Amino acid sequence: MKSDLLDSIMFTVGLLAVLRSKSHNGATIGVMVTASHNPEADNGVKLVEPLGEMLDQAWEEYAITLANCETHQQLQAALDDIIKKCKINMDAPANIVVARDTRPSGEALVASLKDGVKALNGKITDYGLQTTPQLHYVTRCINTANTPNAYGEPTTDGYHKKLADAFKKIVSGKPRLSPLLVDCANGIGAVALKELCQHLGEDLAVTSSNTDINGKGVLNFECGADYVKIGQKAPRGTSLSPNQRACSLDGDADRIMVIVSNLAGVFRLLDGDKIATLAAGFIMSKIKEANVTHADKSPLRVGLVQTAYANGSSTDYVKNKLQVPTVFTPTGVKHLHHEAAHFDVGVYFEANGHGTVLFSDAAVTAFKNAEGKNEAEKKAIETLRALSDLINQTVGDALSDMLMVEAILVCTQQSFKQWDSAYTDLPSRQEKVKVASRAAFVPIKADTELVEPKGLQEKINAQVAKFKKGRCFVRPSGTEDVVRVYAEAETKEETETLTYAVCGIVFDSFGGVGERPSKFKKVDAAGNII
Ligand SMILES: CC(=O)N[C@H]1[C@@H](OP(=O)(O)O)O[C@H](CO)[C@@H](O)[C@@H]1O
Ligand SMILES: [Mg+2]
Repeated sequence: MKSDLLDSIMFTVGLLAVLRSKSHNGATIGVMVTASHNPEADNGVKLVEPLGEMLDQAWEEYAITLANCETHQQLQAALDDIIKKCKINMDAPANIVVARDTRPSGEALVASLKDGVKALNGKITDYGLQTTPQLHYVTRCINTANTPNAYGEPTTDGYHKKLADAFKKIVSGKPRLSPLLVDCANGIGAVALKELCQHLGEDLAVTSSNTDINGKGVLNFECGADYVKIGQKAPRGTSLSPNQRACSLDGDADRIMVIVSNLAGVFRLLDGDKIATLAAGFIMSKIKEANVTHADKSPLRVGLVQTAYANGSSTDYVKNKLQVPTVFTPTGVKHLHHEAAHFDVGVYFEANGHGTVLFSDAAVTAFKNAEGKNEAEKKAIETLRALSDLINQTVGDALSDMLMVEAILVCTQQSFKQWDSAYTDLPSRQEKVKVASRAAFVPIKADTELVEPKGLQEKINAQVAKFKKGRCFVRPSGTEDVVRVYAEAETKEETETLTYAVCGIVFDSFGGVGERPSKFKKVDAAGNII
């Protein structure tokens, strides 16, 4: 929300982070102050568990309760309640690390957070400006230091070095690609990219755009991964020459969109679905080449996790061509991450470019123990080992994903065009509708249908039935006060008609508020678009 409303909330998040750390016997908890791809005037906060995962969902409820307390007495009572419910030992130590993105409101909000942490005698270390995935990385490094699973050196430098070293191993000896252009959304990604490039040296040629982290109102403005994906437009200030490869990061550099222009300079987008299929296909081929299995000779299980926003064509491709098991979860990476962890190699990406590849401990052990009978097997094993270092295991990471894509393209000497031609996206559109109460919209079946409000799902189904390859669903956003409408159909025009008919139905009959956007269609009681 607007950053000037967040002071007291940050204070309560400080209190909660202390309780969470104590509940883990003093393990370090991460706090990231960011509003990601949202406008510069907004801000927000993300909490990170000791191994770098997102906050346990039960604790989201506690965060909400604390944020909504209206008096000191209520706050004290709510804290006592959490302490009792979770049997927290208040004598345990509490350690917090905090970082922020480049929003001007960040510094003051970190100060509020520190006040909250200190109010409960917690210890807090400020990492200053970081990307969200860097903070996740650092949190995991701190908590695994001096253990057999040590994740790395808990510094920004350690992060860049780990990624760059792994990348260099994978691409060594292979011809390089032309320079990659990176749209940094005028955010923290610009800082991180610059540092990363120093470590990569000549191994990756990069040019960048939208790197102004001090300009007023420019963060995510007409640039960055979300703008590019939703608007299906090239970012401002980023001129794409023919055959140019580019990518867009979001405001906290945990999402990536890959862009390519064809010979006529026409813009093509390769989203999270395309990245996921590229990664799954490549890793499967390397596992085969390496001939690596579990110690009992059972195969490593590769799986893909998608959400309802995955393009229907990508799902068909995964099922029919790649033949990888696919699981669907509700929207939000916390759901995808959890499911991906059930595989030996769990590839998860939201269509919007947020995702990663998780390697199970058993898979990492198998890579470590594999010896390889010939040069080809040995090389494939080395690549798999390096991939598990290159790919951030804690959370979706735009820079790590960027290097993964580049490494795969270098290894396979594949052009963007070849990658893109694996399958053709169905036209899709995403819109939002402001409603009086988004809580009135209750999704089921991994967000693909609604059980509430009564009657809406039938009306959506009636519209979808009119279009070949039509698909549409409505769900309440978990991060904004809106409901989202997503549709696909065989042509762009049909997709737009379906999207705006459903937007019109939601707005007119299910609680739309504010000005009615003129693009929303009017639909009569019999379901005819007027
Ligand atoms: C359709 C869409 O892109 N939704 C995004 C958005 O969630 P909503 O619950 O749709 O507001 O923000 C989440 C956090 O960044 C991200 O995980 C998710 O994919
Ligand atoms: Mg983000």
